Formats: sequence, structure tokens, C-alpha cells
Amino acid sequence: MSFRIQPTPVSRPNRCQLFGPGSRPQIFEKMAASEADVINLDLEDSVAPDDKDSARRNVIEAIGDIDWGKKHLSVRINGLDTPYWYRDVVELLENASDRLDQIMIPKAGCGADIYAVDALVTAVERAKGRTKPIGFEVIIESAAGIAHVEEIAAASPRMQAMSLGAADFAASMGMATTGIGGTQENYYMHREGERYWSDPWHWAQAAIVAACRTHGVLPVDGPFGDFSDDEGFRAQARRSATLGMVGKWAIHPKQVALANEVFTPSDEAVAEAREILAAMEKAKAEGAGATVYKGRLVDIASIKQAEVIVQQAEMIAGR
Ligand SMILES: CC(C)(COP(=O)(O)OP(=O)(O)OC[C@H]1O[C@@H](n2cnc3c(N)ncnc32)[C@H](O)[C@@H]1OP(=O)(O)O)[C@@H](O)C(=O)NCCC(=O)NCCSC(=O)C[C@H](O)C(=O)O
Ligand SMILES: [Mg+2]
Repeated sequence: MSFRIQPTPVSRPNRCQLFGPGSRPQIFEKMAASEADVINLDLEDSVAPDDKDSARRNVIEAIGDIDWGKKHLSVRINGLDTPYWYRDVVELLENASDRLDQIMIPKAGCGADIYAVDALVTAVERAKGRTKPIGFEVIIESAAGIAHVEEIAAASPRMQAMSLGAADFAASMGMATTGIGGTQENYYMHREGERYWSDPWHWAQAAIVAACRTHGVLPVDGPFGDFSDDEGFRAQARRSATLGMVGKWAIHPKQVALANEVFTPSDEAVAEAREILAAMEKAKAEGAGATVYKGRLVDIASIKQAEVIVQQAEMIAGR
């Protein structure tokens, strides 16, 4: 561990982020009634250009009118390469109620992108006397985004979460696929007549997790496009959780329960983590820094590993 202590991210459940187009207000109440921890009302790619203005109005109205319960409420603005984004920011912050928690910035390519949105948000907040600061989440979904992932994670004190956007990422990288997340047919190793599929999203996810953990930001896995494939979603989500991500997007309501299932530590995992903590307490009392638990080594690092699981479970239980 460096002399610099690893910062702790914001403490709130972020197991599932449910998306819905801002141009489809009929589903807003259903989104609010869902079990998702985070709601993402979208003004970006799920909204057609002709609907941008009306979607913005729908979203502003819904932020104030709908009971969103304890959900973290976020709006995805348009990308900085479009003519829409500044109006998204200004109109949201001038007109939306204080219930708005967060803005999601898509296609973040460098730290200066976040700085630009921060400057505009800060100016409107001051002008309107908004006392609740808006948080930021970003999507890494381009070659530039992944190349500058660490400066993006560090770009603003508003930064709370960062997701991998597999669809735009694949396009920007020139990947030979139209799949959004999950196993890709041609990404395999070959040995003695057998194919062994590998994970083309792994390295980008690992880079995101490292940048996020360095700067106290929540790492999140993005969309899994085939919402008829529950097992594919589970497998992708389990890999993400194993790598250190805290949650995953749902682009259809049926994916919410799947994400919550994977990103809520199981009773067995929590019980085992507590047993490891107890075993290490006993070892410490006996003057030892390591001991044996179920035939395997546990030591001081195991305490930190076990605490990750216990703290996650307690935070979810206490929400
Ligand atoms: C994918 C959908 C277009 C499917 O909608 P629909 O055809 O209505 O689905 P169903 O008929 O199966 O719906 C069943 C019931 O659920 C309600 N519903 C549908 N969608 C939602 C939702 N998002 N939240 C809550 N409730 C929802 C329907 O109204 C039905 O209700 P009922 O009739 O009462 O039974 C649609 O799900 C959808 O629009 N999804 C979100 C799309 C979106 O936001 N996309 C943007 C995020 S992904 C992305 O941007 C890629 C990323 O940036 C990257 O680059 O990787
Ligand atoms: Mg995208």
C-alpha cells in the first residue's frame, strides 16, 4: 500500500442501474416501482434526435412529480460531441427539482470533458442557489476513454461512479462484433480440437476497476444487450463482481433481479467472511499474523478481503 490511503467511494447500494428512454414517460412509474438501486433516465442514445427536447421536458417533470423512494436518481445527458448536452445540463439544473442526484456523462474521453461539465454544472448551481451538489457518473465507451481512464476517474470531486459501455466501446475499438457484452463467438483459444471462450471485456473492466479504486469511484458494469439470456447476464455479472465491480445496468426490467442477486453477497459468502474475521481475531490474540481456515491460509490481507464482503452486505441491509 502506498503512503497515500486508498479513498473510500460513496457508501450507497449500486447493484443495479435501470435505464429507460426519456422519450417513454409511460414507463417512469414502473422504473420507480422497481427494485433497482439507481435509475437512469436517458436523454442520449435511446432518444431519437427529434425527441430530444420533449424527452428533456418529460424527465424534468418526472424528477419532481414521481415518488422515486430511496433510489439514486440519475439522468444521462448527451455526449459532448453533440449540440444537445449543454441544454441538457442547463435545463436540468435550472428546472429539475432537488430530487435529482446525479448526471451521467457518456463517452467520456479525457479528464477535460469532466472538467467542462463540472464548470457548467457549478455555474448553474450557483446561479440558481442549488445547495445539493450534483454527483457525476461517467461511461467509458471509447478508445480515448479507456486510454485516459485514470485521469477521468480523478477529474472532479463530483465523480461517484464509472461504467463500461460495451456497445459504443466495441464500435470505437473497431471490434468485430455487434454483441453488447457477454461471450463473443470468435474470441476463443483453441487446444486439441476444443474451443475455450475468453472474455474480450475483461481488460477494459480491470482498467476501470483499478482507476476507480485508486480514486474512490464506484466501478459498474454496463449493459448486457440480450435480455432473453438470463444465464449469459448472470455469467457476465459474476465475472464483473469477481473483478471488483459493484453493480450492472439493466436495459430491461427482467434484468434487475438478476443484477441484485449477483451483487448482493450471499448468506454463505457473508457467513464465511465472518468466520475468517473470527479466525483472524483468535490468531491475533495468540500473537499470530496468519492461521489456517478450512485447510487454507488466511492472514492480515484476508481480513481486508473478508471486510469487503461484510461491509457490502451491511451497507445493502442498512439502505
Ligand atoms: C428494450 C425495451 C425497448 C423493451 O421494451 P418493451 O418492448 O416494452 O419490453 P416488454 O414488452 O418486454 O416490457 C415488459 C414490461 O416492462 C415494461 N418496461 C419495458 N422497459 C422498461 C424499463 N426500461 N423500465 C421499466 N419498465 C419497463 C413494459 O412497459 C412492460 O410493462 P407491462 O406492459 O406493464 O407489463 C425497453 O426495455 C427499453 O427501452 N429499455 C431501455 C433502453 C435504454 O435505455 N437504452 C439505453 C441504455 S443501453 C446503452 O445506451 C448502450 C451503452 O451506452 C453502450 O454503449 O454500451
Ligand atoms: Mg453508449
